[in-house]
Amino acid sequence: MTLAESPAPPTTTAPLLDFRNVEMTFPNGTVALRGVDLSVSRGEFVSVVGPSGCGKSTLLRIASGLESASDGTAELRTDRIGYVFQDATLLPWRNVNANVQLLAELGGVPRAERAAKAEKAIELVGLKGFEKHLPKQLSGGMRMRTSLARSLTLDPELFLFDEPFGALDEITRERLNDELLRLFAEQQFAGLFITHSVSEAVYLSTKVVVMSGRPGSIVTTFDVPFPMPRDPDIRFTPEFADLVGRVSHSLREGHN
Ligand SMILES: Nc1ncnc2c1ncn2[C@@H]1O[C@H](COP(=O)(O)OP(=O)(O)OP(=O)(O)O)[C@@H](O)[C@H]1O
Repeated sequence: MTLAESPAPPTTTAPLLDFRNVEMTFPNGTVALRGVDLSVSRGEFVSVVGPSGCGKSTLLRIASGLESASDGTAELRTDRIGYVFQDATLLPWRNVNANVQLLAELGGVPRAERAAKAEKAIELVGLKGFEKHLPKQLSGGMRMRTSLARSLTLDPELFLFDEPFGALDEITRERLNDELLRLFAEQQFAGLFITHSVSEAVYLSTKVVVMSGRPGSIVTTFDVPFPMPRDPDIRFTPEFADLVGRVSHSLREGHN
């Protein structure tokens, strides 16, 4: 399916992720998050930018249910959660197909069903023809596609991304941004995306959240007005540059 044929994302419904006044203090006394209010609904793609160490990964771990907030409420209205890390975390001895099947296999999905899910996911991320390749035979971008496909087999309603494209070169990153936008339009999940790149955040998102330095709290939330499916050339318009500038400015202010 091409970008032009992709259906528009669905209208917003009840949040799948709802943070109210979330606080996180670790046992050693480190206060990572303070007073975080954040919600993500289906059809929303929310990016979080903030200085290093402000608690972005902590926020994502709480969102995934891996960690509990020490105060406030973090409500999750789905158990279909996809999680993609900066490292593709593939098993080196398994080929693409077997890596993509891994989560479904661990979840006890019957063999035929998980094979069908893997085939579809591999096609969705553009890796058809590479099913038999081992991770070491893949480029960094292809490894990340494999990781994305593995999460797609879970049919996630909530998709969490912890800086998945941070280690990739710019061209590969831009290509994967476009593929992620296409997946978002097709799969209609709720997305929460951590990145250090303000332009990536603006390009991918319906909303960009700026966090302050530690303890992380939300400084500003920007609605991104550009329609979906998103035209890659939007990145070269003055409106895009203006929004990137405003987000960057807010990021600097929150850092001071
Ligand atoms: N288990 C833990 N125990 C104590 N402190 C922790 C723990 N996990 C994280 N921290 C601290 O909490 C703060 C937030 O960490 P976190 O990894 O969430 O930040 P981040 O914004 O994702 O950083 P980066 O952008 O560098 O990846 C940091 O100061 C970190 O050292």
